[in-house]
Amino acid sequence: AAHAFWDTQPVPKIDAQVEKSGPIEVKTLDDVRKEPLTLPALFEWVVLDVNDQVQLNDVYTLLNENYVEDDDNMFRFDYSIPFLKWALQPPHYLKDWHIGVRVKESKKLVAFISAIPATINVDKTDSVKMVEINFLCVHKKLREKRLAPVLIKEITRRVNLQNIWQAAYTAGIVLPKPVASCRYYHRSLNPKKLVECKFSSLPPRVSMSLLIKLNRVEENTKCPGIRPLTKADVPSATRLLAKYLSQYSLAPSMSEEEVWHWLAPQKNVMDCYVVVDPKTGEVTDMCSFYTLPSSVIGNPKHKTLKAAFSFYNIATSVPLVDLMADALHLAKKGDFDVFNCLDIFENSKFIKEHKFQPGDGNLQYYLYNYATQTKDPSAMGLVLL
Ligand SMILES: COc1cccc(CC(=N)NC(=O)c2cccnc2OC2CCNCC2)c1
Repeated sequence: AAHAFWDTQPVPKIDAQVEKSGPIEVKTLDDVRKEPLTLPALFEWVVLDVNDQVQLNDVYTLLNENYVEDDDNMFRFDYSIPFLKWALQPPHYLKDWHIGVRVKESKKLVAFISAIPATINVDKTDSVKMVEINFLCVHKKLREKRLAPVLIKEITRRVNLQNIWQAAYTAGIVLPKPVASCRYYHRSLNPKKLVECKFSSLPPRVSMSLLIKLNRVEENTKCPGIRPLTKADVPSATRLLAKYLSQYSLAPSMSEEEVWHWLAPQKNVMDCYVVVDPKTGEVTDMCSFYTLPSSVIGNPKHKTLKAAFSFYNIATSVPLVDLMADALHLAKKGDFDVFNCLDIFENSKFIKEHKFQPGDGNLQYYLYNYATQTKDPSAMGLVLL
């Protein structure tokens, strides 16, 4: 009964050895239930219209109070309202895939799960139409009632109705069966606040003033002419991304429309900076990070931690280490307290040099209904929000 639910799903068994890559089960639309899964009596399914401020606020509040916490329950992700709208409405999104559960009586939103469309290249050979599953959340008071499996089955059903049979998702826990087990790292930008929030601690025999000095970032940028991405950069940025991501075993393939959606600079949501060839105007380098604050639980002095999460970074005309020095400088200038990344892409190249510290957990990547060999984190080229 270890994985009562997951052992019923088309995912590799935790101890499986993969023979060949590909879908685990093949079904047709005829095999897909036409009616929603059955919920416990007091609850009803709803579709959230994230264009409706009131409903978007319900999603914000549910996540703000009940979503992922760190292992010591000292911090909880606090995705902002503009961020959630951006994350849930990429090109070709479906409203039907923003699924909620409300209490019939009170209409209180007590659970949520979302899917967004994405084309994911697997093993550099297969281009698979998938969805990215995110924001699975059950209210703290409704845990251990087997609600999450119902949410997962219902979103699977609605995605299958659109003839999509694969998904990508991440989790902080080990389930059958990670396609990659990644470690996360953080680079302190505001060490005094991080110590006051107990996110990090003062090393022995290190004074606060010394810790501040040790974590100072460059006063200026190193990359010549680095500036925010503009819409005019999108065609060359799209080509640069496609070329760069083609080297990874799991990576998205993005249209120009998707590149602009995901990388357009947006205050408190997305920062993206580029270096362009002075002669041709083509994008040669880019660094990007998204804004995901965390609530600081029960701290008298600080309510929130402003964290930058590394997104897509490509260096072809400058060293990656210099590009990331600029990312850290720009994040510090943007008043971020910490800069987070995973050991995916070539991130290990700058993690040491730029004084990143290991986090206390792993982020597991998963594929639904697709068997493939376990990947080294450095073969991963996909970032989920
Ligand atoms: C400091 O506040 C936290 C609040 C909640 C959880 C964690 C630890 C954690 N679980 N971190 C990550 O999952 C993580 C660490 C580095 C980079 N991306 C990450 O997760 C992203 C991607 C998956 N969806 C959540 C955000 C920290």
